Amino acid sequence: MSDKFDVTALVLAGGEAQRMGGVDKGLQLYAGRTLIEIMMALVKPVSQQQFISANRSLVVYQTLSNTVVTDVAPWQGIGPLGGLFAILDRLTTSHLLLLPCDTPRFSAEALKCLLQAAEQAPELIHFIETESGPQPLHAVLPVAALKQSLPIFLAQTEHFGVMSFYKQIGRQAVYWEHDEELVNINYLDQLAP
Ligand SMILES: Nc1nc2c(ncn2[C@@H]2O[C@H](COP(=O)(O)OP(=O)(O)OP(=O)(O)O)[C@@H](O)[C@H]2O)c(=O)[nH]1
Repeated sequence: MSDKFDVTALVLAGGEAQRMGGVDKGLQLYAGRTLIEIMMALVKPVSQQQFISANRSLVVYQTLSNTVVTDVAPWQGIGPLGGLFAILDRLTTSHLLLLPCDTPRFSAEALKCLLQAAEQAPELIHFIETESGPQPLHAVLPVAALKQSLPIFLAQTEHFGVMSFYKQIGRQAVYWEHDEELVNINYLDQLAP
């Protein structure tokens, strides 16, 4: 097996954003840029390819990524694991960097720390943890194990929790002390600067 460490980034923007009244969350403005633009700018310097997981406004998302992937049957509407499943066949790098579209304060320093930990133990899933707890959508996953395990996990479970899936592969938390960087934007009034 090759010991090359290279990364595809996937930014998740495929949810319903019910707490925002159903708007397309990734396209909401935060300090002058859309949430998806902020996250794409963050991942670009550290990844070979950048994918967006989205289920609407596809033409708009395509202006930011050559690869916009929609959730596919039968795993539509199950949450983030649906977005992960939809890209499995497209992955050619050793690792996948997974991020949500709704943490615009997540820093390049935190990302670097996460990627360094992943490179040191590439067989494990690494995810950010802060004093608020684990952040499973800020993660780096080994692609070979992901491709092998995710279809089996989805077929066998009735609960589509991301951390439950990570337990199948083996996971390691990467502690990040700046809890405020992980604030999720879930309500329209959080978008105000
Ligand atoms: N591809 C995909 N992404 C999802 C799905 N559900 C949530 N996400 C993404 O996962 C991240 C966390 O989503 P949540 O905040 O839990 O859900 P949300 O739909 O954005 O918002 P609420 O409906 O208010 O819970 C966001 O980046 C979402 O875009 C899904 O079914 N498919």
